[in-house]
Amino acid sequence: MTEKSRWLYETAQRVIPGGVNSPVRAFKSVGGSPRFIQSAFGAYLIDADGNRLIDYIGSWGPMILGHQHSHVLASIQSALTEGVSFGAPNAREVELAMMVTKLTGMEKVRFVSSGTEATMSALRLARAVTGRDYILKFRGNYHGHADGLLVEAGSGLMTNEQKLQARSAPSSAGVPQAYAGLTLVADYNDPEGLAQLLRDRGNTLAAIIFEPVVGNAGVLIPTAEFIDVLHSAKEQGILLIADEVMTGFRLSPGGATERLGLKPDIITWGKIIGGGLPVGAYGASAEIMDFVSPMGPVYQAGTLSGNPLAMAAGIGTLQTLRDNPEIYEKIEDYTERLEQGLLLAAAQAGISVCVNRIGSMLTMFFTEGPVQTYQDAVRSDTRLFAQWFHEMLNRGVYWAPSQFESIFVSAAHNERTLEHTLQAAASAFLTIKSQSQG
Ligand SMILES: Cc1ncc(COP(=O)(O)O)c(C=O)c1O
Ligand SMILES: N[C@H](C=O)CCC(=O)O
Repeated sequence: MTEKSRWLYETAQRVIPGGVNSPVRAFKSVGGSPRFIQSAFGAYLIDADGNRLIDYIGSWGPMILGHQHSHVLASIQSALTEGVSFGAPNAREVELAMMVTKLTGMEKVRFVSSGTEATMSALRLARAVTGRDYILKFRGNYHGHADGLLVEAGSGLMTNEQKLQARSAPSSAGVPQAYAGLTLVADYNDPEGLAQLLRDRGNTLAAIIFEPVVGNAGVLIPTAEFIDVLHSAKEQGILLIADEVMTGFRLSPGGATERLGLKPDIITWGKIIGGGLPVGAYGASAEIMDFVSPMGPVYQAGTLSGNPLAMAAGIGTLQTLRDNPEIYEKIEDYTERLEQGLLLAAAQAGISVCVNRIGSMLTMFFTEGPVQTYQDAVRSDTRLFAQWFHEMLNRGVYWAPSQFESIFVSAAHNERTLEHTLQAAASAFLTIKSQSQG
């Protein structure tokens, strides 16, 4: 039964563009009608019609502990009794900043209210520090919706029906070509292409911004050679911005930077750092961060930046991860078993898939592997993925509603959810196989 969700969707479309407040929620790339979620607990979502779904989105990453984790709730509740917003400094900002700097090695951090604000501000900072205007990003990487980053972008932009056709053009209408022209684009995991671009244009670049592990073209894992060329850019005075909005505090306590031994100059965060409330942040050495106002000339502000409830949710989440380090092992083990089970079930049904997994992030591409680049990812059979997605949803499993997204496992997933998921997957593979033969 999905009547209430359908009714809500119809009503929503009258008053909200497309009925949603962020495009990937609308199921456009898989078809059908999105579920409206009434509540969530642990590893489950309950939709408006009362259907219980195993949640592999985790609010697109933040819910690493599962929904309504007791310590996170207690932390928010304690902040709530003291007032919801002050527009003045509060102790929780200091506490979270101390935790983030300790975990990540960055000396200073500035809190904002979203991942988009974090990457936008990090780029402004990099341009100010270097005195250069151009930046480089990678095809299919997504860094939020600031104008200069909506160029060959991943996530919802990869399945956007109204996508502009011209290459190197903005991925969204409304972005001035002149501004988008300051964003150069290279292919992720193409070390030769990157090296050539650095030879040609390196001395004009303020920064290279990158997803250290891509989640927004589906999961793509960087090769050692690609990382080496990225690091070599520092010799040309280019600042490396690791966009850890998705990977931060997920792939290890110190994020992908720690896990992969990266040496970024600036890191951006979002998602987990806010424990499900709106928080983003960027951090770097004191020397770089002191360019930011009021210390330095780079203006960046926010009415709700460092909001006490949001800080409390972030503190509660990071404290829980710090005090229970075994969580990382547990969610990785679960995701590895999920990977093995999916590969087996697909093989048994005679369907070609390639599973990319690192830690608790995973994408199953409906194509033969390996999938290392954007071009590999877009070979996927998105029609087959859409069928499989709906078969899973009908069996109570809420997978990410796009081929080009990661799923996220939380500490609340358990043996029961794994068994249910793998049974659903096996049966969904067999169903779509028989549909394709019929
Ligand atoms: C890697 C990455 N950077 C930036 C963003 C933007 O974050 P937000 O949606 O909080 O603006 C996202 C997700 O949306 C992301 O996955
Ligand atoms: N892939 C996006 C961010 O990680 C999904 C979240 C969104 O844009 O709504």
